[in-house]
Amino acid sequence: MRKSIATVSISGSLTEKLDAVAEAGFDGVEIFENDLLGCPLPPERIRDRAAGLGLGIDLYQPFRDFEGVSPDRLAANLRRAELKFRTMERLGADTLLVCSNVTPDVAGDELAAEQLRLLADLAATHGIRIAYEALAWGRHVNEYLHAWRIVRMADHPALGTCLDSFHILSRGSDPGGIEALPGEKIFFLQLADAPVLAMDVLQWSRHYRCFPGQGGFDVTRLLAHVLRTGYAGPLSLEVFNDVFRQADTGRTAVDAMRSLIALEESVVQVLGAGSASEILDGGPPLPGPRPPGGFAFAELATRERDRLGTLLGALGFSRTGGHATKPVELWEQGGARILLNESVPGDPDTSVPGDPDTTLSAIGLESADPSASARRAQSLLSPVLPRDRAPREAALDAVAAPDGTQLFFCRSTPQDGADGPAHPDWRGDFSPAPPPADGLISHIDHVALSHPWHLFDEAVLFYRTVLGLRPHDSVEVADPYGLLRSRAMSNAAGTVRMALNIAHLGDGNLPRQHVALATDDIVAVAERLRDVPDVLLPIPDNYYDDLEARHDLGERRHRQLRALGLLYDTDGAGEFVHLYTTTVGRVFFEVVQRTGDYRGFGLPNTAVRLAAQHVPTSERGGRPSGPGR
Ligand SMILES: O=C(O)c1ccc(O)c(O)c1
Ligand SMILES: [Mg+2]
Repeated sequence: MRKSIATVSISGSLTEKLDAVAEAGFDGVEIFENDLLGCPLPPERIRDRAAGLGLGIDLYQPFRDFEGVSPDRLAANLRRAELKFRTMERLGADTLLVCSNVTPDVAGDELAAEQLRLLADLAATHGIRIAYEALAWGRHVNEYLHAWRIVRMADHPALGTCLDSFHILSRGSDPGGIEALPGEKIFFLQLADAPVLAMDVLQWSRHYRCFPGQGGFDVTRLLAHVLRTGYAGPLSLEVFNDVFRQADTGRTAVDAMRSLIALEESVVQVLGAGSASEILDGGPPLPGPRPPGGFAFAELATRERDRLGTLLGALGFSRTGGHATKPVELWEQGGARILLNESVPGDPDTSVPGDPDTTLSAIGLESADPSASARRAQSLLSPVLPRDRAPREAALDAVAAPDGTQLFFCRSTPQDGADGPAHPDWRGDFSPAPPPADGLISHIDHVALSHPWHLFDEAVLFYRTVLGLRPHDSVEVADPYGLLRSRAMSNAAGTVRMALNIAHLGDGNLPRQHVALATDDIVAVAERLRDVPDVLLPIPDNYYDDLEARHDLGERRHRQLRALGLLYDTDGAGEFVHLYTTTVGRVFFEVVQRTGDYRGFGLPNTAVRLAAQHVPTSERGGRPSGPGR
């Protein structure tokens, strides 16, 4: 379908917005009045510029506080409308959005219908149509079905309604009622998502809207209802968001387009394949979602190879190979694989202030068909990374995640072609070394990435659409020098879990990244680490006093957790016992043991971990102490 976006959704001047929107592949724009008023170009030049970029001006908006007014006001409003119609003719825009009146003293439906009919009459003389929208905070009209009743009462061919998913879903209205509307009377459709928040609806709308797939609304279902009416106009994003207003224009436009591409895909699934060709305009569907099956590896770019080697050795890893052509080592234990890459990339776009000596630079994801996974990522506008390969090296299909982490789609199983096209095992690039002794660690449980605050919503949408991961609730944790916001994403099987963090931290505190390793015997891991200096992150005794107050695990178990520096959580379905290592560069390791059906990440312990990570080494009290405590 035709894809549009309101200029209010992205940052920049009007011309910068038009350029970015065209570049991202949109067909049209809604011009928000403020963007026109601040633009030095006359409307004709804006029209030509948009046309030159292949963009239509699908809507001009908003026209406010028109209907249900006194005769005096009506005369003034019609005069105002006449002048706007002339501007729209110069712009080449043929639809005006009129939003429901928010001023006091608005009268009832008959008067509103009668006045909107007069407005539509006037609009028609200019070849313009009026799309009447119920604002969720409209004085008299704030429900979409109410706006529709007034449109029906006015009964004018140049008057229809504009549906806006935010106004409908924020009020908890049933979008199923949309199917009672004739599609040709829906003149425009605006789409926005939002996080589920309990707050004043106007503030919520003006500051927190986000692109579909980034929030908590079921925009797909709403769109399915709209399409069943026969609506064939644009899908237009209208997102008021404090972050997007100041983020990079082009990047936000691409994020917006990714959202619409994924929304089309999900609505095709709801409506059934029959509608797919109409919705997709005969264009090829996306290569299907292919949730990764697990972590193939985590790669650390490092100048601290020796420190990491010691740490990995203490954790039970052994070096099992060196890359044939690059300064990269493979360390393995069970199904957990860590690459240490000493060719630290000096990419100025992704490098972090302070230039840490160790970062989590890449993640390998198991895919039954790595090339198809990469094609899907590319169709969803992810930057595909060039791989400078030596002959005979396995093709690694890689894309850049929003925080710059490289994601490799790969296969770690010997190829028999049974569950996907043949694809060489990436491990073939490493010189053979003795296989790892089976240790206590079995695989990578999760990885935690740190995002700049303005890329967080983009990251959620990226992992949801490109990798097919499901977002968990967003949580906030106190850090002694700020606040950590975190959202976990996982596949249904729980074999790929990621924690996306944004750190609001004071200067000089680099956001950390970590790799969590799974074990079936956390006590044995802790006992081994306890004897190695500077490996375990000490946990304050006060934590254990509180743990004892919160959970009655028996004296013996409490004593053991305290002595070994282990942290504990339960969610009713199972238990989670874990420990953290000290940090190298930006990176630390966690070792976790999940029992039962525990799905979380030890959230109640995160604040203690964050505080413990800030304690200078000189002040660490030697916890955990030696054996016997
Ligand atoms: O917040 C507003 O005023 C506003 C204006 C126009 C719209 O289409 C809308 O949904 C909200
Ligand atoms: Mg709107």
